[in-house]
Amino acid sequence: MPILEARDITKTYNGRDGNPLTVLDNTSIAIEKGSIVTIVGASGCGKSTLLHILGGLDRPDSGTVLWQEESIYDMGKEILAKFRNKNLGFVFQFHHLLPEFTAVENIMMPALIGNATEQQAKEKALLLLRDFGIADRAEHRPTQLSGGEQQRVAMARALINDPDLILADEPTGNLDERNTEILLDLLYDIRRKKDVSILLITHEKNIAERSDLVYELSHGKLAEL
Ligand SMILES: Nc1ncnc2c1ncn2[C@@H]1O[C@H](COP(=O)(O)OP(=O)(O)OP(=O)(O)O)[C@@H](O)[C@H]1O
Repeated sequence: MPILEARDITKTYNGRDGNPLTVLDNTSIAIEKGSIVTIVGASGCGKSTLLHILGGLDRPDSGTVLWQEESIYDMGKEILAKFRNKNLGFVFQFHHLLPEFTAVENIMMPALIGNATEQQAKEKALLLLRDFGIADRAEHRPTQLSGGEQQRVAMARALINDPDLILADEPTGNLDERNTEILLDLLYDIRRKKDVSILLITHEKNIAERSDLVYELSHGKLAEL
């Protein structure tokens, strides 16, 4: 049974020229437990839209997204927010760390929202920082961290609630080659240790090569490569 499945998803925006722009056209995808799935495709083809729909951040015009066979868009708003906090970890190209908080506080945030105590959240956040090789940066604010360090903090934040699925949109998009490798090695390590599923959007060929399944999104449809 797939951990997450999208069936017959369609999404149309109002295009810049005033005409409707269909970015997802009756397309489907299933993500199996513990698998790493990559989606590639030309800029503007709808990859982020799909990731947002899969993660319950945006709604399709038609179609369903099932989490272990339960429709996520049939959950009420609050239940959906709780579901996301508990089961999903999001990593974006621009990490969206909160600038006024330190690295460890940023990582703790989803755990505190999920009702962990301050002490539980802090212990776990510090462990993640240690695993990611940046324990000595715990008290730094985002502007005091390098791009690669910021992205590792963002990933630690995505992992603090032990999600079953990580949704990553160009997670290495603004990193150099070395930091890209570090981040990827961490992702693969996490999959190995925790059997977490990972859905990645990327332009980078070497990431796609290391995935279990690669899909290309083109003209609203996903095709396995
Ligand atoms: N809220 C919106 N309203 C109108 N058009 C939108 C909206 N969001 C996205 N679009 C358009 O839909 C298309 C798909 O956008 P999306 O961000 O999903 O593509 P993408 O494949 O992730 O692109 P990139 O690789 O450049 O990040 C683009 O043409 C974009 O301009």
